[in-house]
Amino acid sequence: MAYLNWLLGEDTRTQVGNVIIILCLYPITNWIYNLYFHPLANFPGPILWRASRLPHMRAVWGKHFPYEIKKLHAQYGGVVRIAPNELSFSEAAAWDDIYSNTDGANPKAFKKGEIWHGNLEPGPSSVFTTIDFKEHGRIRKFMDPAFSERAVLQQEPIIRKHVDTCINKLRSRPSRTVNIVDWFNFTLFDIIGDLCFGESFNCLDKCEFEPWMDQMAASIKLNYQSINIRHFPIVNWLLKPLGGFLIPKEIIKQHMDYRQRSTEKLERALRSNDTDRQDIVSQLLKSNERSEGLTHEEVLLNSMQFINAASETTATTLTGVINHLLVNLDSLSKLEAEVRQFTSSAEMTLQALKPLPYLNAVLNEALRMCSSIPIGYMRVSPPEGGIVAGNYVPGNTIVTVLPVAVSFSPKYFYEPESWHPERWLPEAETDPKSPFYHDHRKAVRGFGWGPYNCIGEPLGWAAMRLILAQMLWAYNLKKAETPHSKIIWHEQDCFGIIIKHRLDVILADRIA
Ligand code: HEM
Repeated sequence: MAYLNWLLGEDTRTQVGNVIIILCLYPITNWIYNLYFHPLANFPGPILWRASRLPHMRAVWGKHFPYEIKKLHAQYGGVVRIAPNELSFSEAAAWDDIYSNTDGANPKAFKKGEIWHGNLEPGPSSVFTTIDFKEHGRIRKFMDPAFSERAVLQQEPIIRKHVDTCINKLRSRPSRTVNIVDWFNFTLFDIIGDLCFGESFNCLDKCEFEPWMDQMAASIKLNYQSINIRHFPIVNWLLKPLGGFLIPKEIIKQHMDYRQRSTEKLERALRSNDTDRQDIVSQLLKSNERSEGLTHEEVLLNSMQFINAASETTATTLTGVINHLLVNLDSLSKLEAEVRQFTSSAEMTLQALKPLPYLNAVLNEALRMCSSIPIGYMRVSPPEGGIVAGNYVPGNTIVTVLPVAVSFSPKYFYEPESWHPERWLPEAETDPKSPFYHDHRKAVRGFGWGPYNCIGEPLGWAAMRLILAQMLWAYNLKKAETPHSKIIWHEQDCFGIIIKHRLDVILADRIA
């Protein structure tokens, strides 16, 4: 008490005044520390961003975070301090340095961190939110076989059934102009639902989303913005009990509904005992029979999260392809010519489509230009720090490679702002006369890199090739004459993922 009196003064007025002075001094000393004495003090970046997390928070709460950071890279170079304890890289070498360490026991590994990936509530483990490397490895060990190239080939009849339904349903629509984004989402929800829960959501049959799907973007946005709060443990702790009041009721209701329906689907999958069904859920449930295998609660939680992870990302890439093809008619013709060499749509199997160079090239170019997770994939540096793109990064720093900065860098790509699928053709790599010969193709890591990379990459490729090829086989695509005939990509809101605008397309039946 005597110490407090000495510090704050004797009478109440002086004490209040001194408390106010201390409260003002705290952030000021903190800013001075961050600017001049913090281990990251020597990294470049705007002064306000280096001093305090508030500008970063403002950018996250705004709608165009990755583009703001991209501008900072243009101004400050390949590494920018975008918050007191956070660095963004636009150097391709950083992919390997940050993400490729496959041995989590290695003290030098950069890992997922509590703030971006930690489990909010105690409970079953999810492949996304498990920051413990060993636990992540256990889950991946049981999941990997269900997502392998081989498994995807066995899943082909299920994938194919929904793609066929999409093509036929589109044909029966009264109007030739459709919002292609909805149709990609219908198809992907049905495919992933069927693979992960043993039954489809029937979006294609009903031509509509389930109510919880309508809330999905809102709930992803909320989660993304609330990550801001986790940087301030006291505020986070104070706000936690209010979570139930702060989260919109509709989102909670739809999430509970989704969970309930998912549990019922999973119980039906368990009861059906159809262990021969070649889908993801059967494989995951079977792992329960093995020591340390996935519990039913873990299968449920992960399957629910797969739906988000798989549908949004894949639909974004496909939307990006169509958006560019409609204004690059030469590119569209080349793709049509490649796909239409087949004599029937039945011939277009996953195996037959896999080697098509131009089909792969347009998808790779969309992964470059239309990143589905443009904010990057956050990691935390090991306690004793590590080297990233030639820079020593002190311990416990949040780091990422910013996909939109690397993918659009003239340092790595010829005419980076332009649509050139040709840069991905095999001859571009071997012909020194090609303008794309010097392109640094490994600068794009659309499916992530290293031990936390995308488990669904083979499925993503399979679904994208099949949907795109079958669509171009069945229809001639034309730009619509509506206000939504083109998406200006960077004008779309970004809350971790891209909140896609609608894209109207005319699908004219093709006379084969
Ligand atoms: C074009 C389609 C897709 C793209 C661009 C994509 C992109 C990515 C990226 C960049 C990551 C890594 C994030 C990080 O490092 O923090 C990731 C992780 C993941 N993706 Fe995908 N994804 C796609 C499709 C799919 C599909 C079809 C599935 C199937 C369920 C899926 C499931 C997952 C899962 C489970 C993870 C977390 C893996 C882990 O942490 O071990 N994704 N995805």
